[in-house]
Amino acid sequence: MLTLKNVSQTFFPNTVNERKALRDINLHLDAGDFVTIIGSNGAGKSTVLNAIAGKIRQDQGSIDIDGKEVSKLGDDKRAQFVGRVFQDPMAGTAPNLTIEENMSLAERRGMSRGLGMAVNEAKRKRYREELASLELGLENRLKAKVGLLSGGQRQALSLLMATFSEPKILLLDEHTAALDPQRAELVTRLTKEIVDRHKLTTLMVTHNMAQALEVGNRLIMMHEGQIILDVSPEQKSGMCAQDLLDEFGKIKGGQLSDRTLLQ
Ligand SMILES: Nc1ncnc2c1ncn2[C@@H]1O[C@H](COP(=O)(O)OP(=O)(O)OP(=O)(O)O)[C@@H](O)[C@H]1O
Repeated sequence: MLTLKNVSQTFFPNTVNERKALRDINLHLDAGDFVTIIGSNGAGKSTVLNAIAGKIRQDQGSIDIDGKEVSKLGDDKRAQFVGRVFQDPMAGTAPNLTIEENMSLAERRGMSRGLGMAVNEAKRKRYREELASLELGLENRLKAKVGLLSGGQRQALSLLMATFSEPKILLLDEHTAALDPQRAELVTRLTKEIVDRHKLTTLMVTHNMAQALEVGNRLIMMHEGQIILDVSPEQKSGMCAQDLLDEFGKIKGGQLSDRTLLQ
């Protein structure tokens, strides 16, 4: 479903600020794979997601989604088949529009302009059903402005909006990191349910090793622009956070504290 071949990206090449963000990344996800990505700050995690979403054009290499090379498509075109949720609950929704207007826009993402926000009864019924699955009571607040929702509610809505047109690839970029523990747990649970229900092929970046082990069927670890560890479903099920730190230590040598990997 997703294949990255020899993908490299250098920001500000040949200057004092040169950053080799991705170094020859090779990654393949089968349909339905749910892969979590962990790694230190600046490892290249968000840059991988940006390259897949078309936010940046990688310098080298190819990206195939569902058998189609997408490197030449901009992010607006890729939005038809790539859903994304960001860390910032404000990023995925428009605060001054109502819940139903936001959902209508999300439904039409990547399509030509037109009656973007028009909502009829049939749509409303569908939105209510979708919102009811979140169990947050939002199905009764279709006409409420999204700016009035809590961070957790907005992030749950962003997740729903990113997934209800069943994207080929779902990208989650630390989407629970800005929430308090209780809301983060709720959004993590909803993520598992939604991904499972729609059988979405998913990449999720997280700094939380427990979460990276708890969700998804595969885990990759990045460091300095490379994938240094790819944990198979069989290995992942028996692993704990300390095992991940030990693996990192073995690959990179020396002792490593939890903080180093997490920060
Ligand atoms: N648009 C950009 N312009 C210049 N440099 C960038 C840009 N985006 C990322 N970088 C640099 O590329 C490297 C990888 O950054 P990236 O954001 O992908 O890391 P990350 O693993 O997501 O880190 P974090 O966990 O801190 O969010 C870093 O050195 C970063 O400063």
